[in-house]
Amino acid sequence: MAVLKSLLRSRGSTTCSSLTYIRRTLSTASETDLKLSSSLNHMSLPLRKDPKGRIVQWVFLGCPGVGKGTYASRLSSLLGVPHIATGDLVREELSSSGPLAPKLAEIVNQGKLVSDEIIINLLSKRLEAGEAKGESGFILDGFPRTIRQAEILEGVTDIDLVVNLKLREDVLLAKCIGRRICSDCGGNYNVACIDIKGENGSPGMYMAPLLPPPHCASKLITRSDDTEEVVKERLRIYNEMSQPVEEFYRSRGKLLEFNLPGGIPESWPKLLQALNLDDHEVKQSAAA
Ligand SMILES: Nc1ncnc2c1ncn2[C@@H]1O[C@H](COP(=O)(O)OP(=O)(O)O)[C@@H](O)[C@H]1O
Repeated sequence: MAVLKSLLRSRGSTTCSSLTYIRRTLSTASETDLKLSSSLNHMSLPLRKDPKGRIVQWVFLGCPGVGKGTYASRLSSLLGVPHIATGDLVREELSSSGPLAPKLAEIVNQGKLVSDEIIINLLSKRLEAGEAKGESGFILDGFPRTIRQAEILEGVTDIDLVVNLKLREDVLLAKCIGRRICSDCGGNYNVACIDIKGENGSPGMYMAPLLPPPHCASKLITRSDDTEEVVKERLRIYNEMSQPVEEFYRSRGKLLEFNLPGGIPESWPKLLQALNLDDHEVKQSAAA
């Protein structure tokens, strides 16, 4: 009953009735899932709407290296909502040298997924900290990655929109291997230059490298899971565990598919167009 009460509290300001919610939650959740759902009860953060009146509780899906972090973070600045990347939460926990760190390092460096329990715990703590700071809305990146995570999330809040970013697999691999981080400022860069010629009617693709400014150039590091072998394993696991999540949201009419046409200069305006957002209009609404 305590779990149910906390689930009911966790609904907060979302839209469907409590009865529908209880029925839906009970029909999809096991006892463990109920416990996990109740640990996510901070999903009832205050609502944040975009200029089209849509609630910004969005999810970014896509393979490793597709650019979820880049585009989710740009949108989060534009819309004034937090960008919450579970991969970042895992890396923070790893570098904290807390009790979970050795276990997490082993899992991440093999390209495997961390358990749903650990991920939901980390996400729950992040949402709680956000709530304390008065955050509203969110763009989730890297969560949910399994059907179970998607069902638990669906049980605690209404996700308004799921953006599924897509790129061909050879480009994903090159982009992961070319990824660099500045060990000083944390800036993200990419040394890969993607230049694919169009052939047999299929369009070519150009993505310029994203090079660091001179003061970061000597401080670049590579993520330990961005080696060719581990990236291939992450792609395999994505296809097995996370691709079904695309179908989960497709069948609920929430999925927006977006094939990246190239690098940021080409893709960003087209993504805004696909989201029916206009840079200027968003800035005006944020200033109002
Ligand atoms: N939702 C999740 N469920 C399970 N493991 C996760 C999740 N999010 C992140 N991780 C772990 O953190 C690692 C890094 O995640 P992320 O930065 O999102 O990588 P990627 O570039 O593969 O999308 C993953 O390989 C996985 O081990």
